[in-house]
Parts: sequence; structure tokens; C-alpha cells
Amino acid sequence: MSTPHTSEAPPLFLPVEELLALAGRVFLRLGLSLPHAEAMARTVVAGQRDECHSHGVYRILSCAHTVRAGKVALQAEPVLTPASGAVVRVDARYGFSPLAFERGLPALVAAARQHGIGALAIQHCFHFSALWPEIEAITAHGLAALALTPSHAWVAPAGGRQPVFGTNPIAFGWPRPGQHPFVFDFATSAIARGDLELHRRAGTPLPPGCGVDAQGRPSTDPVAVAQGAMLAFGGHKGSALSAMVELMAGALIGDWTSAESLAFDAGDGATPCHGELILAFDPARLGGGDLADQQQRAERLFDAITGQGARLPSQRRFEARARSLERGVAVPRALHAEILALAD
Ligand SMILES: NC(=O)c1ccc[n+]([C@@H]2O[C@H](COP(=O)([O-])OP(=O)(O)OC[C@H]3O[C@@H](n4cnc5c(N)ncnc54)[C@H](O)[C@@H]3O)[C@@H](O)[C@H]2O)c1
Ligand SMILES: O=C(O)C[C@H](O)C(=O)O
Repeated sequence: MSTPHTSEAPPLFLPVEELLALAGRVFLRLGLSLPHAEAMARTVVAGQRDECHSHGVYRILSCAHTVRAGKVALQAEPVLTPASGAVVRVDARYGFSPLAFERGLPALVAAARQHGIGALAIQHCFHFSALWPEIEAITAHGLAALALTPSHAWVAPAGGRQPVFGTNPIAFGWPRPGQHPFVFDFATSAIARGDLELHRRAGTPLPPGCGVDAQGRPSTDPVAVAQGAMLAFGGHKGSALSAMVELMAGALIGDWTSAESLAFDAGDGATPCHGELILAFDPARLGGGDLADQQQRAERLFDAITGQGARLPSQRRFEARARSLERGVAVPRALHAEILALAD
């Protein structure tokens, strides 16, 4: 669900490098250290490049708001605890998450290669990003990957009307030699919060089934749903998956649940602050040694999907990436102006 939510004039088309430079300039101007600014710029520009508008350069605005709220540590160097067994820990020390992930990735890959499975627990990070950039960074090493993170308690459990869960994304990746990996990445809420915010900015209604108002009545008004509760996708199934994310990427790794993150926010309206759990799996270690056979089985599965006209997840994103690399990254003019204003 990532439409630009705008009917304005045709967008600007900017080369990736130019957009990276602009995003990096804004993050530096906001006071982030150079490594943070560069990691953040890579993350939001990747989202825009792949036309994931809810997690593209629009996020620069919410990161600026988060910085102004004063709780995020702008210069914090993440602290890596080397693997104990298969477990790698990175303490983001209340900085933004992209740099913490980058710092932990080599140790995660090494742990997965050594043990077959590696777990990266990131703690105390301000998290605003899509998870697929992390998943793709892992599949690039020939590993399968699974990532989970809470957010703020905006989502009611199935059968209830009070927010308990975050929008709690789950992302998975499977490496495919010589081509784009199989990747899915979705909120366990019916709509991501970022998409709700884009509807709110554009004054457009939400699709039905995304939320209820403060009285618990179904609503398509993004303002009313923000005051009431968002809903999980797929009823009790999405609700249970969302609870799993709270447990695995919250309680299990000794970090905050979405409710605790929202309590810490205390009305600031900043990006959520909590942990993230990222698992990497080495097919060479788990599959008994016949990698070619594993790959063929996987490819037969993908063929059975695409062979009947269905599409693989992330296909639209990879097509968008190719378009953006060829003709430039599309950025709505009004959004570009807002970002430029932050750079000066
Ligand atoms: N950091 C956070 O706390 C947080 C919280 C929630 C969501 N997010 C991010 O928001 C982003 C968007 O989430 P979303 O729930 O809106 O995702 P979405 O609904 O846009 O897409 C969900 C997944 O389904 C796939 N897909 C979509 N249509 C398909 C089709 N017709 N056939 C096959 N596959 C299809 C997509 O490739 C994607 O992998 C994600 O990248 C997620 O990580 C982040
Ligand atoms: O918006 C957020 O802060 C959480 C997440 O990125 C989402 O879009 O649901």
C-alpha cells in the first residue's frame, strides 16, 4: 500500500546521488553525525527509489520532528557486543536504527555462516524505516533472513478496540543467485502508519477496514482512526502475528513493547523507540550441503507462483528501482520543497 497520495503536478526526477546528497545534508543539518546521516540517507533514498512512499524521503520530515522532540541521540556510536554463540547484540544507545544495523551486519553474517543461524538483537533504537533494505543486505550474502520490530501502540487486537500493538512489520528474504531475492515486508496492521499519515496529509480517506474511531466505530477518516485505533490485517491472524512481534522483538530481546515505546514518547509524536530482531539463515549449513538442489526446489516454487500469472512480492518494487535508476527518482514537488527548506 504505497501510493504517492497526491494529484499534484508531475514530480521531479532526481538522480539517486543527488537525492542522497540532499538527504545527507538535511540529516547533518539536523545534527546527526556523518555516519548516521549517511546511513539514514541511504535508507530513505532506497525507499523513494523503490517507490515505497510511506518509507521514502517523506520520512525525513518525521525524523526532523523526532530530532526536535529531543530524545534521539544524534551522534551515538552503536556498541557491538561480539557474537556469543549465534547471538550478536548492538546497542544503538538511543540513536536512529540504520547505523546500528550496518554496524551489526558483518557479525550477523559471520554468526550465520558459523552456526547455520545467526540472531542480531538491536536495542534502544529510534526506528522509522522499512525492513526490506536490511533483508536485502542479508540476502546479498546468500543467506535467508527474517526481521521483526515493534512500533508505537496504535493497533487494537482482533476483538478489541483499544490500541495495544504497533504496526509491527515482518519481513522475509530468500536469496536467488543471479536475480533479485524473494522478499516480502509488511505491517501486521491493515495499513502502515506511514500510509495513514500520507492519507492524513493528502486529506484522502483510508481504505475500509483499517481502523475505528475513538468510539470504536469503523472509520475511513485518518484523523479519527489516529484518535481511535488501527486494526490488524486478517483479523485474528494478523493480530496473533503482531503479538508475536511484540514478544520476539520486544520482551525476548529485553527491549520495549509498542506500548512501552509510546509511553516513552509521552506525546512527542516522535518515531518509535524500541528494539529489532533480525535472523539470518545459511542454506549451506541448514540444507545438508546440496545448495543446487535447494535452489532448484525454491525456483520450482517461484515458477509455480508466477507460472499462473500471480506475482512475487517486491516485484513491483524491483521494477520501480529499475525505472528510478534509468530516469531518476520521482519526488513530489511539494515534498521536495519541504525537504529543501530543512537543508538550508
Ligand atoms: N519500522 C516500522 O515500525 C514499520 C512498521 C510498519 C510498516 N513498516 C514498513 O512499511 C512498509 C509497507 O508495509 P505495508 O504493510 O504497507 O506493505 P504493502 O501492503 O505495501 O506490501 C506488503 C508486501 O506484499 C507484497 N505485495 C503487495 N501486493 C502484492 C501482490 N499483488 N502480489 C504479491 N505480493 C504483493 C509487497 O511486495 C510487500 O512485500 C514495509 O516496508 C514495512 O517494513 C515499518
Ligand atoms: O510510522 C511509524 O513510525 C511506524 C512505521 O514505520 C509505520 O509506517 O507503521
